[in-house]
Amino acid sequence: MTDIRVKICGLSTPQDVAAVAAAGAAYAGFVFFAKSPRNVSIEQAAALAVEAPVGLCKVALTVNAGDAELDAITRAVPLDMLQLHGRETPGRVAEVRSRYGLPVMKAVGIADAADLPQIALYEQVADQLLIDAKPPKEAELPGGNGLAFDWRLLAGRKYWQKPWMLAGGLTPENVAEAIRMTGARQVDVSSGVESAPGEKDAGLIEAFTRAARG
Ligand SMILES: O=C(O)c1ccccc1NCC(=O)[C@H](O)[C@H](O)COP(=O)(O)O
Repeated sequence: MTDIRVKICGLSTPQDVAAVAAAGAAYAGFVFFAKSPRNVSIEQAAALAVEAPVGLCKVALTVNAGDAELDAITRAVPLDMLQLHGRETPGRVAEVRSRYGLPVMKAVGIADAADLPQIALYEQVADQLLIDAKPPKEAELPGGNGLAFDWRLLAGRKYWQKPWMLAGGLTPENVAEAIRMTGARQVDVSSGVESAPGEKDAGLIEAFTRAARG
């Protein structure tokens, strides 16, 4: 067993939280984005978060959220981290970090080598980075699309100082290869552990976590 840390994103039922905890994942993500099949209300997320065992990092994922939305979420939901998954500027990331006193993970979308400098930029202000596939132009969702990017873009790169997580199109079948190619120590998945959009599958969560951790 390796020390790879796994994030399962888009939980919406108590069974999901139990499956994530039983599988030994490190992070549980709650999506606050109305168009997502994984969207949860603040009340739902609060109820799920209190079910989470101590040590499971509870992450709220928002997209271009303003202070009012973040105030409401952070007031009601016991959280350990905020994930910013929109077009938040480095300045906004810094503002959110200082306003809420929670670690912030900024998602950076990668399609080709021209996107890589964004990582170094956001690393200056975020606590962690989520290196995800850039969504296609016509996509409804900025993440959770089950699409991978070319992992060779990250191969052998050692110059990021902050912790980072690999995401995008990972599955129980490909996660070990993705880790091998990129050197990721943390991985994130959503669609790859679902039986239908928004429906997490406990067997796939277990299989993904086992495959990632070796
Ligand atoms: O998952 C969503 O529905 C979602 C909606 C809006 C913004 C981001 C979203 N997901 C972000 C994540 O952290 C996903 O886990 C990540 O993009 C990987 O998704 P997948 O390729 O489906 O494994």
